[in-house]
Amino acid sequence: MTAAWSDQKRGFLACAEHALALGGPGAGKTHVALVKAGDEIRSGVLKPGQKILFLSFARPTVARILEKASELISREDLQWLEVSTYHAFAWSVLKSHAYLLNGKSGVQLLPPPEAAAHLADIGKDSHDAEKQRLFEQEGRLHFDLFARLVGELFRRSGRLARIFSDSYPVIILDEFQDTNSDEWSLIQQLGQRSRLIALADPDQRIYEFRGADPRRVGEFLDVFRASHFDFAGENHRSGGTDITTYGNDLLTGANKGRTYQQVKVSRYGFMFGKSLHFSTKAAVCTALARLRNVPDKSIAILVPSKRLMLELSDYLSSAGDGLPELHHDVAMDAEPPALAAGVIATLLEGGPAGEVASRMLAALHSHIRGRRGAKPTPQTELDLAGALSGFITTGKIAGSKRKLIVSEVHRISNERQLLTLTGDPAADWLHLRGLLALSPATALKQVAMDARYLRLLHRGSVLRANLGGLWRTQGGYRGAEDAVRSALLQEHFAAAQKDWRGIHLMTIHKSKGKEFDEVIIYDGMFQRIARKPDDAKACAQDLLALRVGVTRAIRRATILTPKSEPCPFL
Ligand SMILES: Nc1ncnc2c1ncn2[C@@H]1O[C@H](COP(=O)(O)OP(=O)(O)OP(=O)(O)O)[C@@H](O)[C@H]1O
Repeated sequence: MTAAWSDQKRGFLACAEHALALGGPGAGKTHVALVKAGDEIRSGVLKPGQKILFLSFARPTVARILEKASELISREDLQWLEVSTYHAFAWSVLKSHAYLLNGKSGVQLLPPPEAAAHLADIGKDSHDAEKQRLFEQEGRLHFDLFARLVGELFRRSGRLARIFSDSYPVIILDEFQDTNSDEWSLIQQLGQRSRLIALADPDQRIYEFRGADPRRVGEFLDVFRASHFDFAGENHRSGGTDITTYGNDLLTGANKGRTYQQVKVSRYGFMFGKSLHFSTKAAVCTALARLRNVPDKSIAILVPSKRLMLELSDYLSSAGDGLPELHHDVAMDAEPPALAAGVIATLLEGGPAGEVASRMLAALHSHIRGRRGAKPTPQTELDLAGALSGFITTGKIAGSKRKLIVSEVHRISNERQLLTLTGDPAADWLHLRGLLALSPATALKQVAMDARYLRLLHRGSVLRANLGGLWRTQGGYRGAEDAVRSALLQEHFAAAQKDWRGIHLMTIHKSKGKEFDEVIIYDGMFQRIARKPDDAKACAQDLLALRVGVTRAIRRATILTPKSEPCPFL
């Protein structure tokens, strides 16, 4: 690629030591790092079997980096580049070596939905110790331990660390500002022998809640005596627009009262007879019209919470209020649909009614405990789950709502006995989901509701293939529970070959590292961008997140905020 590189980028490309590249949104950090990877590959520094490792946080970002890499690096040279998430890299080490740490053969992954159910009534302060115990005593591995355990393996075995560093003599660390302490200690091990190239924007540090630390960038410079490059002022994403200016003004409050060409703030209110989300959907339609002649156009709708995301997704998919159905992709969390799928799988699997009922109750127990993911489960729900598991062992349960759940589970399990399934996994799945949706028990209705979002996990084809395979070999779905579990587990490692064209709905946090022609940010009436306007620390994080969201736009950003109480950052 011939480009008019800035001096800083030229220096970065020529640097043969540990390096840190800083730059704002769209400064071209990822781009120039890929060019550097390509240069190094062509220079012949790599020996057979060696690769440059490009580490990022999320699978969709990996998909995006791979796409960019294929534009900048020849097909032949791409074989020398491995783009991976921290998780996938760590798993590649732990799969074969975790036994060195816990003395147990065959480490078993604890999928996040199951982990959430397991940890639901353990105080947050004790989660870490419990995850460690699960690994050491039961050989079950929580995703959160990945980086820490690999760091520990490398610390304890210099030989193993040498082997991996020899395989990856150059490692590029994307979004370095969001590295937590476990990832940082793993990086410190790798950096003893591999050459590190960190890419960072301290003002895009939006993951403090998972351990990102404002000191990390300084620590990198100190520990590795890295050469330091700054691409300040460069913007290759939205050049010629005032989107980045707006993003930077947000940080100082200079945006307030000012007008911008490519960032529009729109204040919406209640509209009689229309959904509250009407203005947002209308803004998406307007953006689509503006982009009608743009090939491969992409639009992101960014919202502050997952709840709002699902509500809006339902509304986008409807044809209400005179607006068309809008086909869109949703960046969905796995816990609610995966655990709901576990309940439906017990029905698919079938067997004697009594057995189906107990397996269904056990799966329901996990669904209630785990569906909130990393968020705490309310005590009333934990009590309900506890009462169900008590029923499984004692056969006793008190309270009319709880009794209703148990009687409904038995009724549906009996109904299952009378059913003739068709062998078409999708039809059978929908039929069983329908039985739950019609139940008067709220907990079962919730399962049906959560299962509706299974399609959003994009594991439908694997799931159908697994279930179809069972039917073909035995004329039934025995093994369905395992088949569903394994299809959903793959979700965590599958290379998300995402198509970024079209409309994408996600939380503001999920937009990090991505870019879209237009970005629409929806500050909900009840789900706010500024979650706690009186809490300075929370506001600082929410503001950084808003800046990340706005600066994902290539052409234009629109922010919708309630007229009655506009977002304090605007
Ligand atoms: N030198 C360049 N020539 C052409 N296009 C570039 C150049 N540098 C960056 N781009 C393009 O600009 C966009 C933003 O670049 P990139 O994603 O590398 O920025 P970044 O600094 O990693 O951004 P962010 O931190 O906001 O994720 C991408 O579409 C990229 O392909």
